Order: sequence, then structure tokens, then C-alpha cells
Amino acid sequence: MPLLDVRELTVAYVSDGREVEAVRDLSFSVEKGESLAVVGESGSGKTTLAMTLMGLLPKEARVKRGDVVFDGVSLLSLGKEELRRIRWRRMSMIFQASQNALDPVRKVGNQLVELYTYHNRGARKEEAVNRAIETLSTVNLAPSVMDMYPHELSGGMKQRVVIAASLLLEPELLLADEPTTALDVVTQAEILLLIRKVVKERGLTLLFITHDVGLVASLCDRVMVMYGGTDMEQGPLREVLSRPAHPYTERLIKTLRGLEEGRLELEDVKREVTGGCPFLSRCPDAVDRCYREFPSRREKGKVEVRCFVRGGES
Ligand SMILES: Nc1ncnc2c1ncn2[C@@H]1O[C@H](COP(=O)(O)OP(=O)(O)OP(=O)(O)O)[C@@H](O)[C@H]1O
Repeated sequence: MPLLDVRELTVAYVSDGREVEAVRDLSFSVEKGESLAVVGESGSGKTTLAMTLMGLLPKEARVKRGDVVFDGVSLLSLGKEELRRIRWRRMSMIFQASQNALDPVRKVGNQLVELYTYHNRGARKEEAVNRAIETLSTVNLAPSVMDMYPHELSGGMKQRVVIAASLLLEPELLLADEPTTALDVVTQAEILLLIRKVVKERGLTLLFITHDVGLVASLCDRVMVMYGGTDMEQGPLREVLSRPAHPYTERLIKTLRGLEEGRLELEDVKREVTGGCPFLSRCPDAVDRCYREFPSRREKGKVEVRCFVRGGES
């Protein structure tokens, strides 16, 4: 049984009376101990997915269809209190430190101690302090950081504190949503190494969300490429990187190589579209069927791809 199983998930936002499906018919699963990269450009629904998994969707969002099953339990059927027992304790999230993940007016130590005691009712303060210091040392931070305010820390140190917070309650599943985006290249590499180390040492299951497929090559076993809120392609990371099946994945990888060689992204195919495949307006390979139908998932070797043309169905 997979540790996390997302089935045909559709999540919509309602704003100004209009409904936008940010996640659409999304299905994937993650086995215990596996690392999955979720890759997609801005607006592809990555953060909406993470917030759905954590039960932290804003009130204008609604799960329309599907299910999220964690260790055999449907998270969408749980009440607030039951969810609280899973969130942070069994499944936690590394936010971007730059996005107010830390309270600027409270010392790091107080924030970690409060997180620990909130989830371990009845725990003594001494136990919480010891656990916080121990977790800081896992992310290579000295005990003195307990007495510091977030503004006294560098960007990389702040991100380490955020990682420590996510590890504090010893979860099994770690979600990381663009954890290195606001950092310089050197610090970014340090944080990735740190995440790799803790995941390996603790045997954690990882879901690493990023817009940068190049970032995850050495970190993840599998990849899911998202576009328009849905899973366009998923499979073993090496396989997908070396032989992308979906035209969108192909473009993502070309862009990556292009950027490395100092070239710009390929021109978009401009096309007016109302239904069919989410990638239609940008797809160089589209055929008639792509205008009419939402592509179902097809197996192609070890990879699953949503494409009539590349999935061998057109
Ligand atoms: N609170 C909201 N209200 C209305 N629409 C929203 C809201 N949050 C996100 N959306 C819309 O949902 C879609 C997916 O957004 P989401 O933030 O999940 O994508 P993302 O891949 O994480 O992008 P980014 O990397 O830019 O954060 C976008 O079209 C976005 O405009």
C-alpha cells in the first residue's frame, strides 16, 4: 500500500463568482521511503496540491472530486482534530522561509518549543527544549540559534530553521514546496544536500515541489510533471529526463538545456482553445482529438503519460 495515494483529485477556487480548477483529475501515489519530484511552471497547481495534502486550503477553495489517502486513511473525510494529529506529526511541510514561515517577533527557540508542546500536550518544557536543540543540530545549527530572532539569521539559516520545524515531530512524509527558491545558488545547493541527508538518514518519504526540474535530478527517484493542474507525465526520474514522453516534458527539458547553453525558451504555438487537452495551446503535435477530449493516462513502458499522440492513441 502506498504511503500517499492521490486519486482523481480536482480542486477549484471560486473568485468573483467564477470557478477556476487549479488541480484537475490529478492522480499519483508515493511509496514509503520514495522521493517524488512534482515539477511544473507557475500556475500549474503545485501549491494548491500541497495545501490540499496538508488540509490548509483557503476558504475560497473547494475539493470538487477525488480523494487523498494517507496510510490507508482518507484525509478529506477527517475532522479538524483528527487532521491535527496527522499534520506535522506524520506529514509535515517545509515552507519557503521567505514567505513568513517564521514569526519575525519571536525567538526561534520559543517558536520550536511551542510547536512541540502544541502537538505533544502534557510534554514538559525541558523535553521540548531538548528536542528543539537536538533538531537544530540535525540541520547543522548551534543551540545559540534558540535565542535568536529570525532577522538575525541569514536566508540559509532561516531555511534550516524551517526544515528543523518540519522535522521536530518526526514525521514520515515531508512535503517541500520550492524550499530553495529565494536563496542564492550556493545556499540552494547546501539546503538541497541537507534535505537529501535528512531524508536518507531518517528513511523519510519526500514530495519535492519545484518549477526547476534540474534541481531534483540528484534528489528524487520519481517525477510527476504537472501542467494545467493535471499530471502530464510521471515515472522514474532518470527515464523521464533522458526520454521525455510528453511534448511538455520535452520542452521543459529542452528549456533547461537551452538555458544551460545560454539560449532562450522556444516560441509558443499560439492557438485559441476552449476544451480538450490542457497543453493544447502550446503543443506542436496536436491532432483533432486533442481539441475534443481530455487525455486519459496511458502507460508507456515505466512511464505514464497523458497524450493521445505520444501515448500511441491518436
Ligand atoms: N486563493 C486563490 N484564489 C483564486 N485562484 C487561485 C488562488 N490560489 C491559486 N489560484 C489559481 O490556481 C491556479 C494554480 O495556482 P497554484 O498557486 O496552485 O500554482 P503553482 O504551480 O503553485 O504556482 P506558483 O509556483 O506560482 O505558486 C492558478 O491559476 C492561480 O491563479
